[in-house]
Parts: sequence; structure tokens; C-alpha cells
Amino acid sequence: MTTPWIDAKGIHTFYGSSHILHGIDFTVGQGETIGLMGRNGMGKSTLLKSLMGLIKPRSGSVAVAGRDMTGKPPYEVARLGIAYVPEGRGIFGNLSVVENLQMAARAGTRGQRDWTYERVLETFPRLKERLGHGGQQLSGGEQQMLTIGRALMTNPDVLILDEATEGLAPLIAREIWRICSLIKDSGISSVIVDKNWKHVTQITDRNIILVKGQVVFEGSSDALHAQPQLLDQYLGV
Ligand SMILES: Nc1ncnc2c1ncn2[C@@H]1O[C@H](COP(=O)(O)OP(=O)(O)OP(=O)(O)O)[C@@H](O)[C@H]1O
Repeated sequence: MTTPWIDAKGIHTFYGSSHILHGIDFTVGQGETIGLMGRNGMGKSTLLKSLMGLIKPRSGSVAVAGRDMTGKPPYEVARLGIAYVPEGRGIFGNLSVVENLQMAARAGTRGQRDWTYERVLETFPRLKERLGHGGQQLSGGEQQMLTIGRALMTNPDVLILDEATEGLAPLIAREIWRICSLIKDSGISSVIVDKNWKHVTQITDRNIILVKGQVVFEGSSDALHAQPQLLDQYLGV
């Protein structure tokens, strides 16, 4: 078996005295697309932040590409090929689209430079039309495309998207889903957190549902669709 890009075991994370994650095991294999779902406040973002080193789990371990990264800072995790696009975007508003993309450019952990500036612009034609615009002049959807484009410019092995389609018009959200499929086809692993389980399960290889910081379901999209009561019980649809 190949080494997973991310292999977290027994993660317990707290905010102060609030115990949020209760012993989560979470792996991301090479080339795998994973859906992470659950109602609001169930711990999805907390899990992603625990993997990225943005919050230190109280116990458990996080390995990235076979290296123990438990308690290591986010930039070290990112350097090993994990790109994280947090909820709520976070582009550099004072910089132009070109500058935002160029400052992210780097070869991947395996030296690959598959995602060049040109390829990112080919993938996001809307950004190409806005090259000289400042980040803050972009619409919400364009900002989201820019954050994803910037993450791709780092040539990651794993792309983590937290609520990338949140608050976007359906047409723009559809564009983001198209890009998620392209990313999958390019062989990059991804972790997708999104409320829209229908879109998520169309492209994922494996899905995980969290309830109160615990994994209550883990399986293929077919396995999830075969148990509609779980969607009702855990996702409220
Ligand atoms: N900085 C914080 N300090 C204290 N509690 C927090 C903090 N961030 C999140 N929480 C709490 O931790 C729990 C899990 O939150 P988290 O954001 O991980 O959930 P989520 O599943 O990502 O939900 P959402 O879809 O609303 O983002 C919630 O009860 C939330 O109120």
C-alpha cells in the first residue's frame, strides 16, 4: 500500500475546556477525493485546522507523507504539499490577481510544476479577464476562484477546501464544482467540506460524516446513497 498523504490517528481537540473532537482517525490516500460532511458546529473545520497545525490537538498524531507532523506549525505542513483553502477566502485584497497568483508559485513536494500560472488562468477564464484587478474588487465567486488558483500554484499533493461554494450564486458554485472535478482528474487528492451532499458525493471516493466530533459514517458515495436515513439523520436533508 502507498503511504497516505495524511494519516491522523486518535485526534482529540479542545477549545479551552470544550472537548470538540473525540478521537478521530482520518486518512487521505494518494489520489483520493474525500467528502467531509456534517451539520453546523460538528467539528469539520476544527478537524481541518487540527490537521494543518492551526490548532494543536491535545492528543493523537498527524503524519503527512509518512512524517510525523504532530504539533508542527502550519507552514511546515503546507511545505509538505498540503494546501488549505479556509472558509471565508482570505486573499490579499491590496494585491492584484496576478500578484496573488505569482506569490504562491512553487514547485510541489515531488518537484512537479504541473500547475503553472498559464494553466491556472486556462482553468479559471474569469480570473484571466480580471488580471490587473485588486483582490478586493473581485466578486465573492472570483475571490474563491483566486484562493483555489493560488492553492494550485503551490502544486500541492492534497487540496483542502472548506465550504468553497458557501454563499455563491448557483452558476458560480457550479463552476467551482467543475474545477473540483478537474482537480480530481489531475490526480491531486482533495478533502471537500460542503453542505451540498449531492455535489460532494458525485465526485468523492470516500465520505466521512461527523456528529459532535465523532465519525458516524465512513464509506463510498454508493454506500451513503443506499442509506438515505443517514442523510436525514446526520445531515438533516
Ligand atoms: N475559536 C473557537 N473557540 C471556541 N469554540 C469554537 C471555536 N471555533 C469553533 N468552536 C466550536 O467548536 C465546535 C465545532 O466547530 P467547527 O467550526 O469545527 O464546526 P463545523 O462542523 O466546521 O461547522 P460549520 O459548518 O458551522 O463551520 C462548535 O461547537 C463551535 O462553536
